[in-house]
Amino acid sequence: MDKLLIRGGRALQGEVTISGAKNAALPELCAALLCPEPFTLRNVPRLQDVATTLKVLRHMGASAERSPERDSDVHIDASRINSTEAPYELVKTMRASILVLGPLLARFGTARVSLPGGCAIGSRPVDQHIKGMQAMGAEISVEHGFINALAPLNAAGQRRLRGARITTDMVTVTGTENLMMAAALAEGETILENAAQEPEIPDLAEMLIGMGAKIEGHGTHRIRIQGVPALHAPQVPHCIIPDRIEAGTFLCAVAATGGDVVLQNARADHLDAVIDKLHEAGATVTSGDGWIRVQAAGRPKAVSFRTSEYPAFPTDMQAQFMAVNCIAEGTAKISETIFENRFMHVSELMRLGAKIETDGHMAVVQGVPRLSGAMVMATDLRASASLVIAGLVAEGETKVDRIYHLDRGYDRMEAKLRAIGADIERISQ
Ligand SMILES: CC(=O)N[C@H]1[C@@H](OP(=O)(O)OP(=O)(O)OC[C@H]2O[C@@H](n3ccc(=O)[nH]c3=O)[C@H](O)[C@@H]2O)O[C@H](CO)[C@@H](O)[C@@H]1O
Ligand SMILES: C=C(OP(=O)(O)O)C(=O)O
Repeated sequence: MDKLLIRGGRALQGEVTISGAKNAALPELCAALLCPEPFTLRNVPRLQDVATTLKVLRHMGASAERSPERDSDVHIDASRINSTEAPYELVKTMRASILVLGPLLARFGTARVSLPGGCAIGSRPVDQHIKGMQAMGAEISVEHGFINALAPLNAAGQRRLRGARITTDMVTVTGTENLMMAAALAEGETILENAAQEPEIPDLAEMLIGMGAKIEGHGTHRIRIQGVPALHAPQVPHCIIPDRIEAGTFLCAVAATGGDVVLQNARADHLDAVIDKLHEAGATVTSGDGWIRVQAAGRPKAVSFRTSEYPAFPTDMQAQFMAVNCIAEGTAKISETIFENRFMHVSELMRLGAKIETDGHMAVVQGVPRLSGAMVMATDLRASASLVIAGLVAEGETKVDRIYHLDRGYDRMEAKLRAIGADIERISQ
């Protein structure tokens, strides 16, 4: 099993290109199921979750391949779908596979999708996805670990979802995406109240609009969708937005190690809450059209924060910012409000010498002047990133085990870090 070997203590210097956003790529690849014409998606990151999504699409009879000419383009043809089932073997490795439910049900009137199940960061139910599709007339049963869904028959005897007014119990990102995709091909109007506003949602909406969908209000808490009978390939290929969490991870790495790094293909306007906290920590962050520069020297200052829905501080940056706080001057309080079990990096950071106490959804981090390298184990995607950041600062060698979690969501992270001066390599022992 691969590990990362890091020799810490080097400042980072240079330029990194940020990849397309994982959390936009996954719904946008699933949206291909809505469309009977072949099309191309641009700026698709090279990471394991994308590979798994391409497998799910192929399992259903679609062709989904990277372009031989341009690696970040994916060509998808979902004109000949021969299965509307997402099997357990594929779904179990990636929760986002629930995103095929809305498109399958909307276009084919039927879907059978394995329940994604719980995962390391919390129980993560999908009841709001199901509730929303039921409101659109779907009959849904959950049996033997599968969601079986059937759209209602219309007057012409076709199985088509019906537009509905849906208010989710909480703000859910993939729930909003699934319902928006389902509503794009439903009969009549759907209004999604309490919709998520994360930048990946307007990006998906823009892609769907390019395919002929009628959507308004994306990026706000109320999204209005007028269903259309069919979607088509966009005239101009959709280009996925830059990954704000990958960008935020590199910003935190520099805030922790010190240095001067420019991120290319990055959007500061998607990272306001994180950049504010980096300023508080003492880093200098400047930005322009498509780039962000971070400069840092000496120990950061401890910064308290609370995770919440966009545009507040993202839960997906909590672990990485905690790593910065581990070596900061002062004490920081961190409150995690989105997932009930997202502090699993704490015990591993403590193996590197961090001083952290947790109580329910709160963590108190007392900064220490130095961390010391050790063997540590990744437990989930962003936990892995926090251990890499801590390893870059720690004295001596850190080995991060179980980096398959990291590979799920980062595009060649160690190569990008090496290019800006980190001493990091992938080893297989
Ligand atoms: C692929 C993707 O985009 N993943 C992101 C998405 O996950 P995901 O879409 O799974 O997260 P949600 O926004 O749905 O979850 C928010 C909260 O609502 C709860 N909930 C959600 C749906 C539901 O039907 N019932 C329910 O109880 C969840 O357990 C969680 O406590 O948003 C999260 C919150 O920003 C991010 O951490 C993930 O990186
Ligand atoms: C939790 C995350 O992803 P997922 O929803 O795919 O598990 C993440 O990207 O940090």
